[in-house]
Amino acid sequence: MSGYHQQQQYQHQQQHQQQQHHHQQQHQQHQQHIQQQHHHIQQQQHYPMQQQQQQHHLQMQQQQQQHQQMQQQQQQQQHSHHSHHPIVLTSTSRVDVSEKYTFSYEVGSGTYGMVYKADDKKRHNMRVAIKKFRSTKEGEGLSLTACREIGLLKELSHENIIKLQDICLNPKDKSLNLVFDYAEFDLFGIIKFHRDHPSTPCPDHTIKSLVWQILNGIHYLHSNWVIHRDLKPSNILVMGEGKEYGTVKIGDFGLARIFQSPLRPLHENGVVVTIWYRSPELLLGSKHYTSAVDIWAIGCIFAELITTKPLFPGREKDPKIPSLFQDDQVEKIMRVLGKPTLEMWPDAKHLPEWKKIANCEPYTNTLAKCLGIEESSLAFDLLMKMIQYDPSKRISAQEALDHPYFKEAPIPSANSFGSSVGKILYPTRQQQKKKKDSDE
Ligand SMILES: Nc1ncnc2c1ncn2[C@@H]1O[C@H](COP(=O)(O)OP(=O)(O)OP(=O)(O)O)[C@@H](O)[C@H]1O
Repeated sequence: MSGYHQQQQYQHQQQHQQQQHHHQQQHQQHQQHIQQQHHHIQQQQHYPMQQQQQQHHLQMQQQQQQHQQMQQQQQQQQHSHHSHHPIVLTSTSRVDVSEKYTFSYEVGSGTYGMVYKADDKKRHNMRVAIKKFRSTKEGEGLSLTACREIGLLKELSHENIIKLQDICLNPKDKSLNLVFDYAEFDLFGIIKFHRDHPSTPCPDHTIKSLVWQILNGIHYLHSNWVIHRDLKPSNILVMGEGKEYGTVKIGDFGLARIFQSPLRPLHENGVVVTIWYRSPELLLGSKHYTSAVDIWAIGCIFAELITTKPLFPGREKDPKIPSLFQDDQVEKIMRVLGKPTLEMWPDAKHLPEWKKIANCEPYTNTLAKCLGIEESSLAFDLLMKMIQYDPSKRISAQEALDHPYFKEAPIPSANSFGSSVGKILYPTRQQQKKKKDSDE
């Protein structure tokens, strides 16, 4: 790449960072507001807290106890009138979604429901993605906490987070509809494209820009007390033609916590939930989610971008017997990273399933061979820090953003796809759908 291009990219990056800094300042107050609200909800649910947050927690404890009492009183009041007074969300509209949006076609389906492409009738037919959650059985509505949290997700705003535009409770079919900005691509499709076209590897600049932006979005979520919990390639969206072309938007944040606990069966309604990005502490039975689980998943995605193949493609146990301990998944991890020891991960001895791996054969570390990159490279160094066994030693999103990998050329930029010269044309969702339909 020419020095001119590097300089241009660097300037772009600097501008991007300055804008971000400004953006961060602007949002400081807003973030504090969200943090406080999340703090209250997390308190109620015994949410795990990080060490540095504990001090702040103590200071706020008194204030929160009062607030909790108030909330409990409010909840008791609401519960006692539950059958007569439905919960009213201020940020929610109770209209038939098809009155506000013109549905186009089904983009895909996930654990919780279907995603449709649609046009917003009011906003000049702007393209949106509507996530429709299966209507719940009579009397099995969303909990008050879930409703509050969905409302809070609407307040989160960052350039690398998909914007939740609208929440519609459809009285007709009793469905919950979340309306998001529409993103033309996702990492599942991008990685698949490169796997299917081995002669066109994913450019280094694209990999670096994608990983940098994922970390940037996750850093924002983590600093707002949100842990994603379900990061995987199909949840990493990338914007198509327009102002934000090539920009990463993290999708599905916060929803895993609202709709699914890790202890619930992995399969429901025949939908497969992938375990490939699940961290070792969760696989070994940790009951608590920390921000480190997201970093593990980003490490797995980073490796998959480099090789186009999943790093730890474990086979799930019989889905009819739900289990946190997935032996094949754990074995896949150990075959690449070696067997964990208590020296490298002292707290592992407290994990419920630790004993199950005690008698396993002593696998050795084969990561460099799996990735096919130099062990001395900065990419290798960063990746290794993201997939540390011990979650307390795993790099944080903030630290990862400061890693020298992002400071050496090619410098990451907001448009992950780079300049139009030699631009790879990834298939759009419509093209992918047509191909899928014709293959079937
Ligand atoms: N805002 C969006 N714009 C365009 N496509 C989207 C958007 N959000 C999700 N999608 C796409 O819709 C499809 C289904 O997404 P969804 O999140 O429901 O399921 P998933 O990520 O495949 O699985 P899971 O529900 O288990 O996370 C995926 O291909 C995803 O990339």
